[in-house]
Amino acid sequence: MNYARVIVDVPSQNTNRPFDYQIPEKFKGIVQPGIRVIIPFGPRKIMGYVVGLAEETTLQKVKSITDCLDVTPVLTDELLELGKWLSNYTLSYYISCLQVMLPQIMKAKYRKELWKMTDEDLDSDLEHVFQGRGVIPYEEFENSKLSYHVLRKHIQAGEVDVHYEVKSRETKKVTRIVEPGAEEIQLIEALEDLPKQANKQKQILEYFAENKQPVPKKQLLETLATTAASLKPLVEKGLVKEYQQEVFRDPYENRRFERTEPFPLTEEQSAAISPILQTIKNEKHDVFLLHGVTGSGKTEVYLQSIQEVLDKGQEAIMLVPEIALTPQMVERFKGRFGSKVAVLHSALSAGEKYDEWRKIQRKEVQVVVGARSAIFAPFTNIGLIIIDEEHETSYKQEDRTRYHARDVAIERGKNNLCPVVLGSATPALESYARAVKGNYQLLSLKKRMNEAAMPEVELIDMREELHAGNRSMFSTLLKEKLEERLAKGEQSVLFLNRRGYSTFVMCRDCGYVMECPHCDIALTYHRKHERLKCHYCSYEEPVPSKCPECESKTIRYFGTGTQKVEEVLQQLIPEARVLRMDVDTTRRKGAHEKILGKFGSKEADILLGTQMIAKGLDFGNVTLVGVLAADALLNLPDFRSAEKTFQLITQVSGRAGRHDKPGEVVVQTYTPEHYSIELAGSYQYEQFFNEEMKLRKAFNYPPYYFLTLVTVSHPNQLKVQEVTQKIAQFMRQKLSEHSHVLGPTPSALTRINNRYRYQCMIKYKQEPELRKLVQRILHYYEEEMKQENGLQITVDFQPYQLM
Ligand SMILES: Nc1ncnc2c1ncn2[C@@H]1O[C@H](COP(=O)(O)OP(=O)(O)OP(=O)(O)O)[C@@H](O)[C@H]1O
Ligand SMILES: [Zn+2]
Ligand SMILES: [Zn+2]
Repeated sequence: MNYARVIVDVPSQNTNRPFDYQIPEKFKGIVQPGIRVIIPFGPRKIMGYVVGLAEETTLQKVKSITDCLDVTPVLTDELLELGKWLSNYTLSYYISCLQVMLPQIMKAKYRKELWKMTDEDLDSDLEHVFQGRGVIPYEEFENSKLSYHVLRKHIQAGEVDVHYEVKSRETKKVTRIVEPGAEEIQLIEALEDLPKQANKQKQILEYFAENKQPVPKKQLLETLATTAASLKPLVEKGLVKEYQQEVFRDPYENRRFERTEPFPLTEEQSAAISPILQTIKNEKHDVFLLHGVTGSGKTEVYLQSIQEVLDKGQEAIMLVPEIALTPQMVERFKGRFGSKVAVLHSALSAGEKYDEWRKIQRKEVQVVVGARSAIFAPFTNIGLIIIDEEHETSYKQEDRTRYHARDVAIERGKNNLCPVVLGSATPALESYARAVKGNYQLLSLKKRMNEAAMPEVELIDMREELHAGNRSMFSTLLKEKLEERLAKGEQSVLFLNRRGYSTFVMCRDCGYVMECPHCDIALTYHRKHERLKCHYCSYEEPVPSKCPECESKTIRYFGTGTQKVEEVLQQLIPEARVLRMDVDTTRRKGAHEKILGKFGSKEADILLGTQMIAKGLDFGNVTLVGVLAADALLNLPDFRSAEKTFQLITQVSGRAGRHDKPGEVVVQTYTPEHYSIELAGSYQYEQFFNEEMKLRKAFNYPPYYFLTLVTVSHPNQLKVQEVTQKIAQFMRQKLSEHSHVLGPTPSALTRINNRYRYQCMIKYKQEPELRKLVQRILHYYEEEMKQENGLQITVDFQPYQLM
């Protein structure tokens, strides 16, 4: 092929289609769809993705590819197609959709080097370029005018590696390995031939006569307390072989995972897994919704389904919400599938992520467990995709390419002819509605493992507590129950809903609230260093000693943060050992594991935390769960607030009484009569679903209607109003009469970072032309949107953040 079709790394409307580039002779056979290339574009050289090849081009003047960044494709044919679909479905540029599928580090700036990976001689011309060095800048090869084919042969044999030095950070890590270079008998013969004083050399030979495995050079020298000087003559004689090998940074390398065997499934589990296994066997696409109460053994169903896929020689993707938060989940997967598992999540360093991703690309693993973006794992023979806790909103990416991992999973399931399993104790309303309609197959697990009962839930009306004279944030009952657990040596989990409950600073005299000068939002109080911070633009200032408005000194902070709760708790029950788990205590790498490890080994009585403790915890000794402010979420301006409240209470309650000891839950609320709280307290998912569906129908919300949110922002408020108004008018004109266009209205957060934000919301059942219309709007404003700090228009076809 003579030409490559390249998507260039310039996000804009007219680069959504590929440009043709000539393939220079030296890259023929290397340039193929899915590799990254460097190409001239205008005056610059930039990166691009090859998406196709062609014998001919219709262009008059065609430039040539400058360089190839890859020898093997980094995007499979399926992912290239998926990118097109993603681009169309989110209305993002094709290039952004391709970028979103790869680890961050691959988009960075780089310096290209050649690394020699063998001690054998290369072809003599190439050997000459290396001049005995292990690493050379790539330019030295280019300057040598050697044929690229010579290099390519060595690259494919693994003897030379192209290495990208990213901003002086290594992307690949190598180590030197030594192993026996001859048969045992020859080593023993050689031993006898060695001069008497060559003690160290003898030791090395004896070692290798016994151990035939390759060993890191450093480790060998340490074990035998010797130096490279003793090793060298043996290498020269060919008795020992030495070479470089790439090592993958393994974030779990110092952890041992206890091997686990599959449990014999319960009757319920068997009934749920059998249609999944059948679909895997038949290589059909189907979507299953596994609705199983907390602790009903969903994870075991996932594990055994994946086993079936592995036995067939296929691959599996398992998504979990922000996996870093559930080390117990990683443990279960590593324990069952060992080194077949790659783990991808946001707490890994860029290098670690890249290494895990390469294991997938090289087919060294067959299972990936990861957060949202793991849905783009470059497997080519996928047999199953699972999304655990499918209702979690973290599966939706909220910036740039606004995709929902559930939609991508289903698209990949179609491409790969494999089942997709969505699992949850509290399915998203949208998903459950589809299951009821028959679009998804509904599978249920209604009973907990070991006949364990769902924990008893006690709803406490905090207004009554107040009337009874208790002004504390702990109800009398919760305090009693905490003390009871302490006496019995059992553990408790306390959950504080931080979202919607930040700590703000207010003047008690005039009611003035300290706000960010750049955003329309109250500043949050941080006890450390006594400072006020903006969570949107990171502005901060010291806590004032008097009110900026009325100069009163009665300025103080309100709201309930985890720190505050911890303080109060310590006063209330001084003998309790409390562990706090929130954003502040888990910033450092491995902090989650540490806290959970401590709690698991009973070094604390109470685990106090935010959202991050709601999911996945499985500790047998936890018999009490307390929810401090159940209605905090209800007050958010979001049509999903009741659904979120129901999900959260159910999930948190699910942490108690999971093994042999029965559990109890205390939920503190100001609105115990609210249907989401009442029904969560009695575990009535179906009833909640029915209630909530009535409201969604009455107010034209999903799943009855689709939503599209258009948000406009600009430093000038008048400008924002004007543009949003124009967009709303245009939509009203063009859309059918069955659709509703709401707005323009100021967004709930009207100003962030000195930019004003207005929005309009479109509710519709069917608008086949909607994307085309939005595209026209974006096209119309394209020039203005290119200006720095200029107009911004974002369109979200499945909005979750309505702020
Ligand atoms: N068939 C089985 N026999 C015995 N024990 C089992 C079986 N299946 C699961 N378990 C155990 O029961 C407990 C609960 O199961 P699991 O964690 O899989 O439930 P889950 O539905 O995924 O829970 P959640 O959604 O609440 O996190 C675990 O400790 C698990 O090891
Ligand atoms: Zn004041
Ligand atoms: Zn701010």
